[in-house]
This record gives sequence, structure tokens and C-alpha cells, in this order.
Amino acid sequence: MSFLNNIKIAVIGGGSWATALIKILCEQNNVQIRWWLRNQRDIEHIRKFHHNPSYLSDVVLSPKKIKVFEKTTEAVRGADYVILAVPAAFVQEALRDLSGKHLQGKRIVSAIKGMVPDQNMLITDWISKEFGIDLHETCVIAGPCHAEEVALEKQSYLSIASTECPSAEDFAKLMTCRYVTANPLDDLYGVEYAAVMKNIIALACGITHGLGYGDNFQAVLVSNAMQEIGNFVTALDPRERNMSSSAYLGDLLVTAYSQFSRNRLFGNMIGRGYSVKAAQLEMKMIAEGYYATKSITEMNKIHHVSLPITNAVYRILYEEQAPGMVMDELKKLLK
Ligand SMILES: NC(=O)C1=CN([C@@H]2O[C@H](COP(=O)(O)OP(=O)(O)OC[C@H]3O[C@@H](n4cnc5c(N)ncnc54)[C@H](OP(=O)(O)O)[C@@H]3O)[C@@H](O)[C@H]2O)C=CC1
Ligand SMILES: O=C(CO)COP(=O)(O)O
Repeated sequence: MSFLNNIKIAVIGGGSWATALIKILCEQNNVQIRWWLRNQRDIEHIRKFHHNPSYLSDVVLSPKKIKVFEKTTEAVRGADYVILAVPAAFVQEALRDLSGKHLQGKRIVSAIKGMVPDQNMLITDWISKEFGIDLHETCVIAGPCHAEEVALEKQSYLSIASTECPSAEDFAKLMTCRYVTANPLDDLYGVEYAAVMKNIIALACGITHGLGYGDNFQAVLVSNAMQEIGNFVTALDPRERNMSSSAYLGDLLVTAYSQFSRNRLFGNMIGRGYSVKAAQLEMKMIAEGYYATKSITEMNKIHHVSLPITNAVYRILYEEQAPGMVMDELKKLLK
């Protein structure tokens, strides 16, 4: 039996990223997808019309390959892989019916770019602790990649990170298709932390754009951000890594510059004068960077890395300081 035969993959989450990942997986022969979404109306619509009515609604969802479930316990039954694709803030709620016995023996893949709130833990660490899963049995899907471009079948790249390359390699094969190339790498923590932090930077890009700053400023902001991300990642998990590769710099660039970035859009609204509440109400989608800003700031009380951009975003989002004034101060620190 070849590696790609009859692989069962549970996908937990019903948003844009879950829908895009399912589209990629459906490109493989002999893959069965067991999909859990929380929204009963969406479940019924998908079963009947084979489209997700709420996210990426143009994507055709093959009924031959996909079974939709109301319960996570049913979705993960018999699965070889379980992909988590809910926003980090809701991961505990989404997995509340599952225990270690449901997940034992399965590879757990986090497609989440965020941290478990309050506990300020990476998703893979939390899965390992909460469900007794060996960290080597987990991996993460990072970018640079937006769901909307996958839906349009635009050439995209994914980074699949695990503690050891061979286990990322298996999963990368499943995520590679005509329009997606998935590359494995052995830097679980580095990729996961960088993916969390780039969302904060995208917020900063959006805020400054909303305030009227231009491309010249953003280029300097993003360059400084790369240093900030690198310093934080190294403090948390010191080792050699090429921060200018796609898994780190690429993931930052796509989110900082793309029209599809949720975090940039959210930041842009804040820069234009929306309150956090108003911006959240206006955006149907979730900007992970909002939650990540709090987690990274709290974690950094122990690590004391210089994080001027993250601090600026924290002051704006959580201390209600005026974006214009905070960015005036930040711009003096950038080089
Ligand atoms: N979109 C992208 O291009 C990429 C996203 N990611 C990551 O994927 C993860 C999922 O994001 P994405 O798919 O974009 O999210 P979306 O913003 O597209 O969708 C939000 C999802 O969250 C659910 N949700 C909202 N509120 C709650 C709640 N209170 N409890 C439980 N679920 C809730 C929504 O369910 P409902 O519709 O029922 O409200 C929906 O399924 C994030 O960590 C993101 O960073 C990573 C790479 C690319
Ligand atoms: O992580 C993502 C793309 O790599 C999605 O986040 P944004 O939508 O904010 O860019």
C-alpha cells in the first residue's frame, strides 16, 4: 500500500482555512475527510449543496471524499490525522468533548496561528499536555498562504514543521497538489512562534496604514519586525535557523502586504479610529493577532526581549492609548 492510500483525515473547524485545507486534501486520491463544524446550518448546507455557505463559498466540496459530522468524537473516529483549524481563542471550546483516548495514536496537525489564551501556550504544547500526545506526533501548517488564493488555485507554498523532518515529510506529501507545494522542516517551535508573532506585526501594518503612513514606513516597520520576531523566537528556542526563509519571512510578508489579511484589515480599522469592539463586530472573520498581542506581552514579562512593535500594538489594543500618539513614539525607535 502506498503512503497516500486510504488516509483518513479529521478536520476540526469551519472557517476559511479549514475550507481551503479541505480543498487541497480533496486533490489527493484515496483520502477521506471527516469534517467537524460547529454551525448546524452550515453542516446541512454542505451536505446538500457541497459548498460552505459562510466561507470560500465558491469552493466545491467533493461529497465522495468528505463526510461532515456534528460531533468531534465522531469526526476523529478512525482518523490517521486530526487537523485543528479553529481560531486559537476557541480551540478549548471546540475540543471540549475529546479526551486523550480519542486522540491517541493519531498525528495531530495544528493549522492554527495563535496561542491558547490565558495559558499562553503554543497549540502543539497544549495538545501534548492536555491530551497526553507526544510532541513528535504533532506538526504545524504554516504559510505563507492565504485561504482565498488557495480557493482561486493560485500557486501557493506551505511550510510543514515538526520536531523531526521525516514526520513533516509524510504530511507535506498530503498537502502538495497542482497548485500547492508543501515543504517540510524540523523547527516546530520556531515556525509556530513566528506564525503567532507575524499576526501582531500585520496589525501594526494595518494600524499605520489606517493612520496614513505609506510604503516607505511599512518597509522599515516590517524589517524591524523581522528582527523582533527573530529575537523572540531565539530567546524561547535558541538554535540555528534561517529566518529569511518562507516559513518565517514569507509568512510575515504575505500577511503584512496582502489584501486578504484579516489582521491587517483589523489594524487598519483601528488606525482609522474604530474601537476594538467596533472592528470585531464589523469583521466576520477572526484576527488572531488581537489575542496573540496579549499572550506574547504576558509571556515577555518573563523573557524580557525587546519587542517595541508588539508593545505599541498592546498599548493601542489593550490600554486604549491613541494609535497616532503610540506610533509617533514607535517611529523614533525604528531604524
Ligand atoms: N484564513 C487563512 O488564510 C489562514 C488562517 N490560518 C489560521 O487558521 C485558523 C482559523 O482561521 P480562519 O479559518 O481564517 O478563521 P475565519 O475567520 O475564516 O473563521 C472563523 C471561524 O471561527 C469560528 N468561530 C467564531 N467564533 C467562535 C466561537 N465563539 N467558538 C467557536 N468557533 C468560533 C467560526 O465559526 P462560525 O462560522 O460558526 O461562527 C469560523 O469557523 C486561525 O488560527 C488562522 O490564523 C492560517 C493560515 C491561513
Ligand atoms: O496566517 C495567515 C496567512 O498566512 C492568515 O492571517 P491573515 O489573514 O491575517 O493574513
